[in-house]
Parts: sequence; C-alpha cells; structure tokens
Amino acid sequence: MSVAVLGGGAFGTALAISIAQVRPVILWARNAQDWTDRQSPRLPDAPVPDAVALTGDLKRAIGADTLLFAVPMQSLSGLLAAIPETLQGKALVACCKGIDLRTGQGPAHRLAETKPEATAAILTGPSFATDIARGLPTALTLACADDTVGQALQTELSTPNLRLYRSTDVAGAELGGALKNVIAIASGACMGAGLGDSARAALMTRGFAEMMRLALHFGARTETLAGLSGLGDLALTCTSPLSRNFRFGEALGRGDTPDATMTVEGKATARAALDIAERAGLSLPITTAVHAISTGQTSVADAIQGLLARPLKEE
Ligand SMILES: NC(=O)C1=CN([C@@H]2O[C@H](COP(=O)(O)OP(=O)(O)OC[C@H]3O[C@@H](n4cnc5c(N)ncnc54)[C@H](O)[C@@H]3O)[C@@H](O)[C@H]2O)C=CC1
Ligand SMILES: O=C(CO)COP(=O)(O)O
Repeated sequence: MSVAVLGGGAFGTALAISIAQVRPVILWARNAQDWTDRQSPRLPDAPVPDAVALTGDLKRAIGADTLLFAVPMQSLSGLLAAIPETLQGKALVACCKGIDLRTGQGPAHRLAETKPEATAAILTGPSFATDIARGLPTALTLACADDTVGQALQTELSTPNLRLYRSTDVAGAELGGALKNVIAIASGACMGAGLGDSARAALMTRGFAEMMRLALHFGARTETLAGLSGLGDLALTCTSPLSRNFRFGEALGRGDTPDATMTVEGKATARAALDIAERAGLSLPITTAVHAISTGQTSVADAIQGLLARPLKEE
C-alpha cells in the first residue's frame, strides 16, 4: 500500500520523515519548489530523506492508496476542494486538529462527508513534530470506524518511533485533539500572567471536564478522552512551550503581541466549539474565556477573575 502525506508543514513533514523509515512515502507540499535542501520552511533542521518523494504535484500524490491530510483544520475543506477526483477505495487519514468553523465537523467527518467513496480515519495525540522528526518515541491514536481498515492503517503507519494505538471512536479522537488546543491557550495565558502552577492545574482539570462534557454529548467514549488523543495531548500541550497554542496564550498573558505567523488551531476551535455547545445547550466557561481573550474582547486578568467569581457548584 502506497502512502502520501498532503501538507508540507511541520507535522506533515515530520510524519513523512518517520514513515520513510519503513516504506517509501510521497510528501506533497504546495510550495515544494521553494524548499531549500529538502527542508520544510515550517520544520527547519529536518531535511527529508531520499526515501521521501517530495513533490508539488497534487495529482501525483493523490494516486497513493493512503492519503494523510496534514494541513491546518480550517484549510482542510479548501484542500479537498482542490481534489475533485474520486478517491474510490482509498484510506483518508486526517492529521489535523480542530473543528471546521463552517460545518461544525471534525476533520475525519469532513473527509467522510466530502469523499464518501473512501474510508476516513484520524491520527491524533501527544506529538510535537520536532520530536517525531528527531526520531523520539511518540504514541498516537489512530481512530477509524471500520476496525479492519483501522488495523491495516495501524500496521502501515506505525514506525520505530511512532507507536499507534487503534480505536473506533472517531468522534472522541477528533474532539479530544481539537479541544485540548483551547485549554492549552488558557494554560499559556495563565502562566504568562504569572498566576502559577496551581492555577494551571485547575485550568487543565476543569478544561478536561469541558472536553468530556462536549465530547460525550456527541457520543464519544470516556476512555478515548482519557487516552492519548484527549488527556495525553492535553497534558503535553498545556505544559510545554513547544506548543504554539501554549505560546499564543502565554504572549496574551504577558500582554505581548503573539506571533501571527504561527498555526494556532485553538483560536478557531474555541469559536467553533462554542457554536456547537450553544446548539447543544452546553456550558463551556473556560472555552468562552479563551475565545474572549483570543479575540481581544477581554484581558487575561478579567477572564480569570470572571472564572473565579462564577457561582459555586458541585465538581
Ligand atoms: N506541529 C506539530 O507539532 C503538530 C501539528 N499537528 C496538527 O497538524 C496540522 C497542521 O499543522 P502544522 O503542520 O503544525 O502547521 P504548519 O503551520 O507547520 O504548516 C501548515 C502547512 O499547511 C500548508 N497549507 C495551508 N493551507 C493549505 C492548503 N489550503 N493547501 C495546501 N497546503 C496548505 C502551509 O503551506 C504549511 O506548509 C494542524 O491541525 C496541527 O494541529 C498535530 C500534531 C503535532
Ligand atoms: O498538537 C500538538 C501536540 O500534540 C502541537 O501543538 P501546537 O499546535 O499547540 O503546537
């Protein structure tokens, strides 16, 4: 089975580097012609090996049997629109984290709705691209509703440093990976504002409660949220400055201007999560606060004060 990664950013490039250890892989980057020394502008110091066929030809890439979609969540529909071809019988693996603002769908559901002739899956979990590219041990969740396809993908995409755990809970994996980025912004804002580790622990814990509340409403399984794609990724992203969502929140907490060139999935995800929560009649106070600080509607100090002043309730 041939594999192609669509998206030459940090994560797509890192995945291609790792997969190239076990099989030839195509890496499609829309700006491949601008790369220097086979290095992604988004992942410097990690040249792709010769086992990676780097191309700017999308038609060549989608000829592979397994396609990994590693573009930012809000760009996924645009990429799919650039692929009018039928993808009959292929496996489409979403490698992005978020909720589509227009449809309220997670990435695997976007793939499934747009390309019903193919089988959709999602690859998500605690993994910095730089760690994967360096060959450091990483564990991810590979979720596919069709467990037979899931088993095949698990075998096909596991590498010496990429250990994949299989699940059939696509909704849970999608929402865990999406919502953890929102809480990571809150965690960064908390640390940037100097509120301390105890406050961060409270935000992570209550943020996980919001993740569970929303995900279980959409049929997710508790064990999925308590696994790599939920709690695992939450722990990683809320505690490391390698996280762009964390750094974005940290800058806001410090009163600095965040780096506008970074992909920060949690900003759009906060808005999208509030839209689906409102329709579901669910309260997400931390997500609400993150949206407010991310859009400049309130300061971090006022947002934290607002959370502390909420009516007392049972845990
Ligand atoms: N960077 C990381 O450590 C990890 C990232 N992810 C996820 O991977 C997804 C991609 O993020 P990164 O690679 O980190 O972002 P990035 O900012 O490093 O790269 C994004 C890439 O997507 C390309 N792109 C954007 N719109 C496109 C379009 N319409 N068509 C084709 N290419 C397009 C850009 O040119 C860029 O090369 C995100 O959802 C992120 O949450 C998941 C795990 C780890
Ligand atoms: O998803 C990631 C780690 O699992 C990458 O986190 P950031 O998008 O916050 O950099």
